[in-house]
Amino acid sequence: MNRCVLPRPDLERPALLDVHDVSRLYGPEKGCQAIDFRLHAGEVLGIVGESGSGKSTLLRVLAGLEAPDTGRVAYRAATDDTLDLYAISEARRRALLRLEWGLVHQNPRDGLRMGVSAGANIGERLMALGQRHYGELRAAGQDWMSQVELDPGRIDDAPRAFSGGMQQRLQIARTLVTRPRLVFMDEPTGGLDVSVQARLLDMIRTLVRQLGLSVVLVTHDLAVARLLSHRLLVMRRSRVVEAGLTDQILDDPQHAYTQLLVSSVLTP
Ligand SMILES: Nc1ncnc2c1ncn2[C@@H]1O[C@H](COP(=O)(O)OP(=O)(O)OP(=O)(O)O)[C@@H](O)[C@H]1O
Repeated sequence: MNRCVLPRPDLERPALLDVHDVSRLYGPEKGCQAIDFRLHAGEVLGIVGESGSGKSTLLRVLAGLEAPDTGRVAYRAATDDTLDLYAISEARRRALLRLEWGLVHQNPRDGLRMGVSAGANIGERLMALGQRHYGELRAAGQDWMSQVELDPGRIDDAPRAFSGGMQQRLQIARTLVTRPRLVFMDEPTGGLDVSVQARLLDMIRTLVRQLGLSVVLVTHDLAVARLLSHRLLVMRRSRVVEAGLTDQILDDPQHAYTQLLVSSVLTP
């Protein structure tokens, strides 16, 4: 498997996310519990584990979309203030999602507005930041379409005229156009053909490097995690069973469950 070749994260500055003893359970071992970690600026953290292990639940809690039952998520905002995510108002959390964060869904339909053009999908996020100049919005739309390898000549097409892989690239353009400080990605290459996946992964890796993004990435695919993540959390039945540097975990897994996950990928 290829290795992550992203620049090292900035460990000198205080963490961007500080997650302390977070739990959100729907039933015994359903959801996530006792989660502790820090995410630093420029770091890509992969959350891996089998289906139902609690990855998406944890991501929703981190992205301010679902309050934990217990625990604390602290976010260091662009102003350098540390915000307790669930002590601030819902309006302020929503504003963070709009202004400082990005969210890439597995299904592009959940992240795009299917009824408006590709250009409007990209421009809309900039308009939410106060940009109003039509020509500039359109230029940004074209520029971002090129960056994600979509034909800028198709700026007026609706997303439904694009293939699944193209829709996913458009969703990424819509997410990144505002230059978010922190991006949450839930299985960004899931549900796509292997060759489409490979190109998309390459593109995401390039953008993460160029923009110095901080990312929390949920994936059940260890090859995706290997390519994109500096560090991994391995989840099983709502708990983190192993955490550490990606190469260390994948080359020398300590927990029996991680060993099983890794060997199931390596075995032909
Ligand atoms: N809103 C909900 N209400 C009740 N149970 C839920 C809810 N959301 C998730 N669960 C349950 O919590 C557990 C963890 O689900 P979650 O979606 O977080 O896992 P996951 O690791 O992301 O799985 P997958 O890879 O299949 O998406 C599952 O048993 C799921 O059925």
